[in-house]
Amino acid sequence: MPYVHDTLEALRKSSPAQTEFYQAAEEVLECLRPLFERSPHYLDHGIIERIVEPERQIMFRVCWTDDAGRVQVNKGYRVQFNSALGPYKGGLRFHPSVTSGTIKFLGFEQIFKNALTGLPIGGGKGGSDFEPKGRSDGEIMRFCQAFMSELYRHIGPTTDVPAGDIGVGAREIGFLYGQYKRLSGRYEGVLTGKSLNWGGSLGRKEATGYGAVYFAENMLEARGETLEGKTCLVSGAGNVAIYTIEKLHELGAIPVTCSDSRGTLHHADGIDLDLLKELKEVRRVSLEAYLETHPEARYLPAGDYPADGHAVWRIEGDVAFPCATQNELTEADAEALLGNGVTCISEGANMPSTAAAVDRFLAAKVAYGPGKAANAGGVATSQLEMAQNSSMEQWPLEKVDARLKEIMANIHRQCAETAAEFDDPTNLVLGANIAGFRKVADAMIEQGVV
Ligand SMILES: NC(=O)C1=CN([C@@H]2O[C@H](COP(=O)(O)OP(=O)(O)OC[C@H]3O[C@@H](n4cnc5c(N)ncnc54)[C@H](OP(=O)(O)O)[C@@H]3O)[C@@H](O)[C@H]2O)C=CC1
Ligand SMILES: N=C(CCC(=O)O)C(=O)O
Repeated sequence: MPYVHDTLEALRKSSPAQTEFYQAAEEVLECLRPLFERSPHYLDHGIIERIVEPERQIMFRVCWTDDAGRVQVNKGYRVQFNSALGPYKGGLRFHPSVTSGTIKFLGFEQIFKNALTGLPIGGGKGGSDFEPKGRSDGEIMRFCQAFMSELYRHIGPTTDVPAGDIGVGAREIGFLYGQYKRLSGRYEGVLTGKSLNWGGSLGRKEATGYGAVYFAENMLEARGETLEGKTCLVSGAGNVAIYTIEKLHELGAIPVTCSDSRGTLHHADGIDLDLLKELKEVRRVSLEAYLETHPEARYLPAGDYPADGHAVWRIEGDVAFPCATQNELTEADAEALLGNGVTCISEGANMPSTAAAVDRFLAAKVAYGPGKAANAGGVATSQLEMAQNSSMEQWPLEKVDARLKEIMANIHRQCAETAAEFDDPTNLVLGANIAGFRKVADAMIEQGVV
């Protein structure tokens, strides 16, 4: 019966060049070794071989015309990874770096993240190598319509419910939903992150960022600390980063950085959130424009990144929130953060720390919240949107935010209790992976070999 090593070797042979997927799979499978030693029954039923293999992978061609009338062709993907706990649930990423391996890693992480929420949702993910940046609203609309014309036959409110991720925000969800409704003839909760005017949930836009901060609060509280007065380093300048910064300000912390693919902004007095939203949510321009209002701030162009990492992690702070993209925080970045006194890392992004960086955080026994636990607030609130859609209701913000706080506290409790159960109480990576895996594996065993 193939074990961890054999399974990883088999993956490498059967799925070439999916390095991000191997990274995600290796972290989970290595964490499961102590579980398999205590509960060898999980090695029966083919659970390992099944859980690393998606139930379904859909790839399709997306053809559309740009504003100049030229035909454009992109790749489209949806990985329906695991439905043991509920309908597939996970975002859509539109970014030129997207490959089948990217979507597979994101879908694999989503399985355990969704399990940790305690809500009835399985793991999936999708996207395209389409680059939304620099495209007109008309081009974005025509791409989204072409993409959904292929995807719609595979999704549904109790089958597979996509949402946003990098490059997919409210604008894209609107265009995708309009095409789905046109083709299916049905008005139903088949996407989340919808506009509040037609089925969206209050609090969903803010949920991933807010949830990452709530998770940090839970980690610090367990160590007798709070976020108040803490200098916080945030990467990214999109949906997750903006609402991480918003909640940090609200809790009396001082978020002093944000970043995008062109550079890093450092404002020691604290990021001006209203200006950041104007630059990124309205004008969609570079962070450098921030200096026109705040010349006292510093802008570090991406070209000046240190060779072995990223400028945002070389600035002094107490707490770090990586909210941009995978592997954006290297081992050298981790060493710099620890050397600068950072004692808490809460991941808003999916797999933002390299495996070597994770090892550094774990060895230092700092409060480290892996993305599959810390950023689960987004998907959890997406499921709350699904619940509202199925009952044709819209809950008040207070109810949604109270549920989000409760879910994040429960995720932290599961991770901490499971880590302690396996004699490594500060290792929330171990706790998250075992707690999430057990829920999925138990359901898979009960549902038979399917
Ligand atoms: N949206 C959601 O509900 C959830 C998102 N996440 C994760 O959070 C992270 C951010 O997603 P989200 O905020 O939604 O996406 P957005 O597209 O809103 O923002 C992404 C931000 O990250 C930056 N970025 C993206 N790729 C790179 C790169 N290769 N190098 C440097 N900067 C980069 C972007 O800069 P630029 O504009 O210059 O490209 C942008 O500022 C992702 O890892 C996503 O998977 C996790 C849970 C839920
Ligand atoms: N992009 C998301 C959100 C998924 C969702 O809300 O279904 C993620 O959890 O990575």
